[in-house]
Amino acid sequence: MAPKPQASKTLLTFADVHKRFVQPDGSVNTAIDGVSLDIAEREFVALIGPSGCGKTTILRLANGLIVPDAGSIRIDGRPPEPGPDMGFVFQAFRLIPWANAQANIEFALESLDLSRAERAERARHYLDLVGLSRSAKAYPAQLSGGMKQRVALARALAGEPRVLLMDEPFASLDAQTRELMQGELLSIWRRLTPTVVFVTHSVDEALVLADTIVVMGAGTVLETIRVDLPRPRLTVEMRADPRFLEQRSYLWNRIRDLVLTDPASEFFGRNLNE
Ligand SMILES: Nc1ncnc2c1ncn2[C@@H]1O[C@H](COP(=O)(O)OP(=O)(O)OP(=O)(O)O)[C@@H](O)[C@H]1O
Repeated sequence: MAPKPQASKTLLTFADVHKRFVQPDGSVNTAIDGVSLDIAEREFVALIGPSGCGKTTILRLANGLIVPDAGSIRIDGRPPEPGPDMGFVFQAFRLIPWANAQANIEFALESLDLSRAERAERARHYLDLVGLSRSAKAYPAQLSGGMKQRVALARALAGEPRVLLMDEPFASLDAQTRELMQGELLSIWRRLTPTVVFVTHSVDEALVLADTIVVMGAGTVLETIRVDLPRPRLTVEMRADPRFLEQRSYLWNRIRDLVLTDPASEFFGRNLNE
């Protein structure tokens, strides 16, 4: 695999970060065990790895929801704090059920120094950006899964964050909607240029979206892979491109081996070729 080239200015840094959790039975679980990462401004990074390897914990550390036990995390040289500079998009949409799409976004902007009219205008703008201006008055229960996820994306973007943290945001969507959302996200990323850290279990998703794929295992970074495939990548031709197929098969095998050799995995020790 090609080494990661010198990127532009580093925005988000993890330096030898450790994070442990005490479980209800008193045992200690090391979720993050010495992670160092440098993420450049405007870079699109995908985190991939077996279940429980620490991907979500990395996102929660990155936006300051939790703090490391050791090591340091810096965004532009300062410790992270939850706030509008950080957009967070979850797999579960987490919309307020009794508020319509417009109001869901406006609520998220309340901590900003904006007038009511400016909040409303901003919410309209971002709903429009994700193609939902006609659904501004719809309540979450009246929206499809893809539409709800777009409201959640608009809500995260409306704070105009420098860093967009996304935790398997498209995992619950059907294949077509997922691909449309991937295209939507890439076009927004090109226009607004946030730094994106995107957790996924899908090798294909990581390859079509990311500049860099970070492979994690058991709370550590195992490998950082530069994706040098040309963009746009959401094309039929790309899926047949030998370079795409080579990286796909490399990553697929890497992650399958991690799952089969992880004693904590349900699939530990299985021979999938039988
Ligand atoms: N609040 C918590 N309390 C106790 N243990 C936790 C907590 N949060 C995470 N963990 C543990 O830390 C480890 C890493 O969890 P994390 O959610 O970061 O993994 P993940 O790679 O995102 O998993 P998945 O792919 O299944 O979402 C797991 O063993 C998990 O049980």
